[in-house]
Amino acid sequence: MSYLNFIDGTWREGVTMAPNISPSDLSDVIGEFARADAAQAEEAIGAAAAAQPGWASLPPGERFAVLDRAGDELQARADELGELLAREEGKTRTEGTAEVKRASQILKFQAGETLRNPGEVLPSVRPGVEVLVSREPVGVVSIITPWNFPIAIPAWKIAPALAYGNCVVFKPAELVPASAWHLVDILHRAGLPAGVLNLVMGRGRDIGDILVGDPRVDAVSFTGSVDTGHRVLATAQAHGARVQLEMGGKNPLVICDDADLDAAVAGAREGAFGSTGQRCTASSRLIVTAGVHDAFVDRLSKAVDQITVGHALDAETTMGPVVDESQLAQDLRYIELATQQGATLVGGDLVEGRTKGHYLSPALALDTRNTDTINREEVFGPVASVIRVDDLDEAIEVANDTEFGLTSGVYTSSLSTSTRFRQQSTAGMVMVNLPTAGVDFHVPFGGRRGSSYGPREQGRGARDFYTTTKTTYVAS
Ligand SMILES: NC(=O)C1=CN([C@@H]2O[C@H](COP(=O)(O)OP(=O)(O)OC[C@H]3O[C@@H](n4cnc5c(N)ncnc54)[C@H](OP(=O)(O)O)[C@@H]3O)[C@@H](O)[C@H]2O)C=CC1
Ligand SMILES: O=C(O)CCC(=O)C(=O)O
Repeated sequence: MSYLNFIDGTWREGVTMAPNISPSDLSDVIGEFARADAAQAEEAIGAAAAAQPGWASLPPGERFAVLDRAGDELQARADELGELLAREEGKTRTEGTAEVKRASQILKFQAGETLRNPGEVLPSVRPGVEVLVSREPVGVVSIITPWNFPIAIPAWKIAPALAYGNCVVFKPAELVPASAWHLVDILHRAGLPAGVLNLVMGRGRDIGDILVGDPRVDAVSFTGSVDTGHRVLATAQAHGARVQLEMGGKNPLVICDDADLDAAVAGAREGAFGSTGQRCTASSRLIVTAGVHDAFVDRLSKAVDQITVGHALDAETTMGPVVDESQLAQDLRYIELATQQGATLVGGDLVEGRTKGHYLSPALALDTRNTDTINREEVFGPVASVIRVDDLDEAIEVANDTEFGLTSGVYTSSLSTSTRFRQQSTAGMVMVNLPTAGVDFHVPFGGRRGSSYGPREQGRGARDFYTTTKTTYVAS
């Protein structure tokens, strides 16, 4: 089947078509997807710019209804779309279905935000004057998303953009167009006017600069790699567009001597290897205090050994394949580098599946130092390292010693330890007795230093990015 781009309310052939292939089975072609060129990207921006004033001036209840209806359909089709998502991205069916449900919740939460966009009325310093502070849409937003959360990340950017009256040009990652296509189809059928949401599937290297650099684009929200993020920032800022970037993490999970080891092992396993480790929130640095180090490593190694790597749709699979060949090569390169720099490797082997896919067993790099490359750079695969530290002081120092700062976590049974960690961690999100990955949809999401740029995503905080403040003075 062929899946087309969606511009100004109509489905459009791309300039070329590209196959979407399952990482679980390289002979499984999910469909042929349109690829836009620069002219089509420009047309989409023009359509969004033309539609924006009308969309913004609709009563908020109408924007509510579209998002709410779309949320209902996602929920009703969670099993079907979850399977499709798992098939194209490689996460397990359970993870895929959960992600679709999360996207539904995001749409419904942001639907409510259309009706919860408060302003302020203040007295002026001048007699007889009243001041009103209100929020208005930013305008046209380009939304560029990665492959690792094919429906949740698009939902958490598109939903608040639309809720606050912006119009959107949406470019999903080349590897996962099917989930994106269905999200747009659902929103369209839920009642969006033409031009409000435009889908331009196509390669980032072909159309990215247009989507970011066109002067009609008022804001860009991007999630992906550090290098592309920096390029997006420079291009957008050159014409004064507002920018929001989410770029990655090297997230520390501290296991203290007084931790509940069962919980810590389960949390580390899920945090490091859930979604095949392909999460910017993955628990990729396991920092373990000396008293519990050996027992933790022993138990985690056994737990990791229980992970069944296989086809994303097989019932027995607990970890799906790596997303594509180049990500697999990147994972293997980091595993090799860790070994060269002195780590002891558990797992990290290529695995034969029942079908030909990108299968890698989960890898634990033991006996690493925080200065090793594996602990400095994001791998973005099923690879975690263990760092032994003497005590909590050293654990916090090592945890904070990173160019990233997205999430962090601590396992401890002590209230004072968890309080101290929470206060001294320099990450944007802190987890106590939980893995570093797995976030709620109604609270701010984002990090510090190299992980993020611009206002937070998700929850009510999304308003800061998707609206601009107007101050009105009224003399009576
Ligand atoms: N923080 C996170 O959540 C993620 C981090 N990553 C990191 O990035 C690495 C590489 O993954 P990759 O998918 O190549 O990441 P990219 O940063 O290249 O891709 C992210 C998005 O940006 C688009 N893009 C690519 N080039 C440009 C450009 N010049 N201008 C605007 N947009 C562009 C991509 O499109 P297209 O797909 O068409 O190239 C995709 O939609 C991973 O190994 C991982 O380390 C990856 C995904 C998510
Ligand atoms: O951990 C999560 O729930 C979200 C992760 C995420 O947004 C990402 O990896 O890009």
